[in-house]
Amino acid sequence: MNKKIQVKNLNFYYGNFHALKNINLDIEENKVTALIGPSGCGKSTFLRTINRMNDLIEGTRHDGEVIYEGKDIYAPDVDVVELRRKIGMVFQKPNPFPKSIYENVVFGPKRHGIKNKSKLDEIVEKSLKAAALWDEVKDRLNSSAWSLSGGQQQRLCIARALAMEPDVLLMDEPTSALDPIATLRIEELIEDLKKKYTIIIVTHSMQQAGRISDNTAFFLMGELVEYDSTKKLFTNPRDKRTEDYITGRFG
Ligand SMILES: Nc1ncnc2c1ncn2[C@@H]1O[C@H](COP(=O)(O)OP(=O)(O)OP(=O)(O)O)[C@@H](O)[C@H]1O
Repeated sequence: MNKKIQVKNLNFYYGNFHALKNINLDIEENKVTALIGPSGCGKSTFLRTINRMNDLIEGTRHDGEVIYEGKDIYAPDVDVVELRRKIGMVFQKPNPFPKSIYENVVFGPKRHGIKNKSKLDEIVEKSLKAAALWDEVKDRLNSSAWSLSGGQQQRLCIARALAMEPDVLLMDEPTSALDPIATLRIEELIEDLKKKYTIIIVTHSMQQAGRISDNTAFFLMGELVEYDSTKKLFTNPRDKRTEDYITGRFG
């Protein structure tokens, strides 16, 4: 296994609430890792520890390590802005800025100091192509992002993340607000993106985890109950609680 990220003895607290309990897990490079489990089990919290998005929530703390590029991402000298550039994030609800399609994609690169128009044009084309949206929007790049459908907006948000040339993509239920056709397009896109990126996705849908992921982690009440190849976890789980969950006995 080519390890992209190693999580070691990770605990996470919201105030006194112990939300993640001694998590140990390695994320495989160029694979899709799905995080599943019933509501409130800590999937999103775990996802957010991987690019320190939880830092933005007051009263939280962690112990343990998240090793990325040979180093704990919580080490004091880590540049969090650069970390979040490399470990990008796509959220549950498509959240484009109230700007044009073009400006949405170049927002991050511009903030990182890229000003050259032809370079920005190139980033827009490349990112929209990679997000499988280019053909649909190439003639209206200056239209408002809000004029796009929900599924297109979500692909735009993926393009916006790709424009930063990330290494890892964190996706928090990226299709939960979309219809089945838009969902399918995003799933096909994820399949394609893993050639270049390492993807970690929170999903409520076990069918989706089964379709698109290589590895699956099952969380329950802040614990990582089982982590294995998706195939193994869904066909021959080791833990009774995993079996109960995937067979629909709870959650
Ligand atoms: N900002 C917060 N402050 C305090 N507690 C929080 C906060 N965010 C999450 N929690 C608590 O941490 C636990 C895990 O929440 P989290 O959102 O990570 O679960 P989840 O598995 O992603 O749930 P869902 O599937 O419903 O999105 C829950 O008990 C939740 O109430």
